[in-house]
Amino acid sequence: MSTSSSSSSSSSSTGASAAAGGVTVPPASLTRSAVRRTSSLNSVIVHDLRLKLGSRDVKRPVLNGVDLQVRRGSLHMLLGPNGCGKSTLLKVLGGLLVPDSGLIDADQPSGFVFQNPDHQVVMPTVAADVAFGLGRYELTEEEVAAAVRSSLRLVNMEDFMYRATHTLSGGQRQRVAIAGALAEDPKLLLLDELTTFLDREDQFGVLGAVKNITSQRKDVTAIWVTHRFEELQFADAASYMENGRVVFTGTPDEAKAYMRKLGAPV
Ligand SMILES: Nc1ncnc2c1ncn2[C@@H]1O[C@H](COP(=O)(O)OP(=O)(O)OP(=O)(O)O)[C@@H](O)[C@H]1O
Repeated sequence: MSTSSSSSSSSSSTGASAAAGGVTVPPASLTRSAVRRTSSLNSVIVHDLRLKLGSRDVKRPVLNGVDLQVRRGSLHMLLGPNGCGKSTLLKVLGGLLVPDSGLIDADQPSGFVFQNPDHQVVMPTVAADVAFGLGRYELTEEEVAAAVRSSLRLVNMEDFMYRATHTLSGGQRQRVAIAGALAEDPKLLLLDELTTFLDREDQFGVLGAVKNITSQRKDVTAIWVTHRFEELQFADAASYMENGRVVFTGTPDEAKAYMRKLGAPV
């Protein structure tokens, strides 16, 4: 099962079109061709993005003028200390939160996968789970079967198609969750700390799957939030956030050098 958004995310303080605080659910008649692309080589362009969160009376700035560019077809990692705004930025990119101001131009639709696969892998078998989100589109059985198979192939889980989901390891469940998102043909994959609870083998299995997706599908971009520095070796580029801003973007090696200067054990 996946969480997806097909809303346009070109937003400003007056022009945001996504629903605040919830998933944008496309109408039943939507075809999966509702693709929107930014005009450049970049899948994501964000400028001076600002968002305050909290209660009506007490709000505090969480995104503080974010600037970010992500190359289409890349695996882009987002790092930074706890509470710096990484998850919030992903939610804005996916249309789950509406910014107060700023510009976003991002390929759509987008698909989310979260830290805990138990919240997303809910069907009894792998195939049923990957097919779950497709129920809202007008697709034939053959089209659903083809989408399920090709999505599972991209995450190296085709052989598990008929397995009961409760028999899978944590990493296999994460790969099923990613396949569920992929089946809906997103152009932007938003992946929030998928490997936090995984052992090293599962961690690298999931990373390898995401790398495989962006290598095979140059129209799909993945933004991967992580605290685990060793994952940078899989990235095409990385950004570091602090206090609601992106303070560094560069190659994985440049990112490591930047974080070493901050005293991180990279
Ligand atoms: N709905 C909300 N209302 C109020 N504050 C919020 C809300 N959501 C997030 N915050 C606050 O915004 C800040 C950024 O949160 P966010 O989850 O984006 O950080 P993060 O960088 O992903 O952190 P972590 O690495 O710990 O997951 C935190 O201080 C958090 O408490």
